[in-house]
Order: sequence, then C-alpha cells, then structure tokens
Amino acid sequence: MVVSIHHPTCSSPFLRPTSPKNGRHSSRKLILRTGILWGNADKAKTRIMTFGSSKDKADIDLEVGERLYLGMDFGTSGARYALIDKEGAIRAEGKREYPLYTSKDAADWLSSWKMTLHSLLEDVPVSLRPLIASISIDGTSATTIIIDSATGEPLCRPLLYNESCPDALPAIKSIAPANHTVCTGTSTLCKLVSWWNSDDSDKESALLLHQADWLLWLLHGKLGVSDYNNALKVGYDPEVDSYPSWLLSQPYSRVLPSIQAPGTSIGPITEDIRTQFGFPKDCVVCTGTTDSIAAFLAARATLPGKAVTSLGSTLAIKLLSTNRIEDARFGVYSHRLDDKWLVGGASNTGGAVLRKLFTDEQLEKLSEHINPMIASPLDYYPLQAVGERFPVADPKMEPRLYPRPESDVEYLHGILESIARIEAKAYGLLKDMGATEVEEVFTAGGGAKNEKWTKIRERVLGLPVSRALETESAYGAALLALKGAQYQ
Ligand SMILES: Nc1ncnc2c1ncn2[C@@H]1O[C@H](COP(=O)(O)OP(=O)(O)O)[C@@H](O)[C@H]1O
Ligand SMILES: O=C(CO)[C@H](O)[C@H](O)COP(=O)(O)O
Repeated sequence: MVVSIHHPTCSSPFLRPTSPKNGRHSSRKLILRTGILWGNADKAKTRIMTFGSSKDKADIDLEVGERLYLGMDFGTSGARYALIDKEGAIRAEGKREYPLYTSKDAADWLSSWKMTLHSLLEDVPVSLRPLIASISIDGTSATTIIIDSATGEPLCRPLLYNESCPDALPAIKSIAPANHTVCTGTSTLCKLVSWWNSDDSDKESALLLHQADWLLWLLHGKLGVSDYNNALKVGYDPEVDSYPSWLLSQPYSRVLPSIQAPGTSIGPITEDIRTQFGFPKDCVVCTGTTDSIAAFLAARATLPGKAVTSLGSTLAIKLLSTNRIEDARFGVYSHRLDDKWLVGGASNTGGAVLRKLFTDEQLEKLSEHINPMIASPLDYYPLQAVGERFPVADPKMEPRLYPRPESDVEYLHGILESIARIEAKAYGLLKDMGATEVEEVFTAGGGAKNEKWTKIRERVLGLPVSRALETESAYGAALLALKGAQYQ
C-alpha cells in the first residue's frame, strides 16, 4: 500500500537573488566550460565549439531538435552543473562556490543555496537553454529544511547533513525497529523530532523537505515532493515503497513529503523561472537524489560487487549489492537502486580535513613526492571535529592527527593512508554484514584526481581502484533528468 501525503501548494517562490544579508557575497564563477552554438539555418546539424574546458573536445554536432538534460549537484563545499545530451556527452558544465550569507550571526544557508541555484542557471550557456528538456538536482543527505507550507518560509534554520540531534534518539529508538537507519543522531528523523519537541512555532502547516527537494521546489513550485533516496533517513521504506506504520502513527508524520522514485518528472518548470532564464515550455523538473548516489550513477557501475567511493568533503561509500543490509550501530544503511541495493554509509573523514590543512595546489605538489608503494607508519583518524558516522557510529569520536612530522609530504602521506584504512575497514564491514563482496572500486569527488592516493588505496584495499568515468555528482543528476524526460 502506498501512502501519499499531499500538501497544499503555496504560490511558487521567485528565484530572485537575495541581496547579501550583513555578509560578504563571495560567490564567483570558478570554472565554466561553455559552448558557442552556431549553424547554418538550413543545415540539419548545428555545431558546438567548446572553449576554456579542461578537456579539449572536438567540434560536437547537435541534431536539429536534439534535447539536453541539466543536472545540478549541491555538495558540501560548492555546487556544480552538468548539461548532457541523450548519449551522455557533456555539452556544458560549471561550478560555483557557495556565497557567504549571514543572518543573526549564523550562516544563512537557504539564501546561499538559492543564490547559487540562480548563478548556476545563469552560467548555463544562453544558446543551449532552449534545448533543455528536463532538470534534476542532488543534495547532501539528511540536510533537513522545515517550512510553512502556506507561505514557503522556513520555520527553523536548515539542519545540515552532519549535524546531530541526539536529544531525539530515545524517543526514536522507542518506536523504530532495533538499529534502524533512523536510529542515529544525524538522521533526518532525529532532526525532525528534535524540532517537533523543542520548537513552539505553529506546526499546523509545517512541511519537511530535504535540500534537493527544497531546491527543486524553487523550480517547479509544487510543495511536498521528495524521492526515496533522500527520504531514507527520515524513515521511508523503499522496499515496500511507503512510510512504515510505526512512523505514520506519530503526530509529526503529517509533515512528511510524498515520495517518488529518483528521476521522476514532477511537473513543468514554473513560468516565471522559465521566462527568466529562457527554458522551453516543455522543460520539466524531476525528483533528485543524494550527492553520493548521484556520484554512483555518474560512475555508470551496474554490476553487483562494483563500488564507488566519493572522496569529497566527506568519504561516502556505495557498494552495489543484491541484498539489503542496515545497522545504525555502524552507520550502515542501504539505498534502493531500481531492483538492487546501494549499501554503505558516510564517514566524517575526507577532503574537508585536507582542505583545513592544505590548499588544492599544495595537495597536488605534496602528492608528487609521495611514494604510494610504501606504507606510512603514521596512524591517524582524520576528522574535522568530534564525531564519526561510519564505519563507526560514535558521536564522541575524537579527531587524531598527531604526531605531525616535520615533512608535510610525510604528514599528507599519513593522512591519505589513514583515510584509505578507514575506507578498507568500511568495505570489510559491509562484507562481514553479508553484502555482496566488493571486487572493484571507482572513485568520485575531488580526491579522485589524486593518482598517488588512488595507488595508496589500491595497496591498502587490495582491489582495483580507478577514477570513475565521470567523477562529478552533477553528471549523475543529469542522468536522472534524462531518465525523467524519457519516462514522462
Ligand atoms: N589533489 C587532491 N588530492 C586529494 N584531495 C583533493 C585534491 N584536490 C581537492 N581535493 C579535495 O576534494 C574536496 C572537494 O571535493 P568535492 O567533490 O568538490 O567535495 P564536495 O562535493 O563534498 O564539496 C576538498 O575537500 C579537497 O580537499
Ligand atoms: O556526507 C554527506 C555529504 O556529502 C552525505 O551524508 C552523503 O550524501 C552520504 O549520504 P547518503 O549515503 O545518504 O547519500
């Protein structure tokens, strides 16, 4: 039985850039690969010349009437877009850092994400926008936004993917099955229950959305729609395609969004945004997914035993398995991918720790001097702050990044090797819990470009490790847009 919870649709919000609120506006265009579209009107083909890209592409021909598909990734440290054709070739891509907005001395993430969405749409080449048939977005998992469904205004600040609300855990453990995915402080359900129990605002028209849902709502204007990947951590059961009865019987269940499969057409882009950016009348907006699932989709891994490690700000692992496993005690859960399961979890270790110590340029230079075939004797647990989600779910776990050697090359080697050991522990845990055994690992995210790290990981994992065909989650979101356009 599918339970759908419908919400009144409030007036669609305008996607207008909000002026920085007492904060710096530091958004800037970092990389833009764009195209110049020209062609002889009576020619069957138009020609695209890309310039300024890191990958020189030959002239690319677009069939007259061909359509394009736009994916956007709202990750931890910034957002990207990828525009692809029906064969999956990239026609344009770009990225933006999040501008810093503050409100009452706290980060104003909603203004930052809204401005970044506007900037990414502005970065899409004007000449290609009329060809865009569909749009989808991925966001960080369990990033929770609670809004007033009558006005669209937030009822509290967004709670980010790695924030924890342990105060709600006892209540959740008393209703959910033992060690269920929601039984961890960083789960979306913990964030919802913590707000429900502590916030005295009027909850009558409250509605929960995930980051990707909220961004997509800005484009399609229909409130209360999510996907079964983003909804996993609020308790949705993708196996039976409904919220479980133990959740629906709770008073706060009425704030839950209705659920579609990722890459499902929700409806047309709103007229004001369509005309503002020059999208075609038949452009549809499709449900999204989470950033690490989008990274898996981008890697195009289709066989059980294939895995994707996302080396972004965090270390997120996705292994394609024929069976579902979950245990909140270790931060292990399974996302549905059609008729199979993406088992894994997300650690708080990863690139964000590196970025606090080294710039990307320093990482590149220092890595040149690392011999990946020699094991580092240094044993760290690289965390930005106290608390780990996976493969050990311990909110009190302390970062361990000392002793620091004189040589930064040795220090970086130790950190990269220590993160590789955490990755190996994670894959070993999944095998012990009965998931399909991993046989090959593809790498996504910013760390995928580090060939020395790839070699270190191959040695530590004892498996073939390579860079994914496409390493950006935005590409995976574009594949969801393509899917949504094809199965409207
Ligand atoms: N050469 C490199 N070696 C290892 N890590 C790198 C390198 N260059 C960038 N990174 C890391 O990649 C991360 C950014 O990856 P990205 O996928 O953009 O993150 P996210 O999407 O989570 O914001 C940064 O934390 C940075 O430290
Ligand atoms: O670390 C994160 C942000 O980058 C998210 O937690 C990541 O998306 C993993 O969550 P999921 O496995 O649900 O996709």
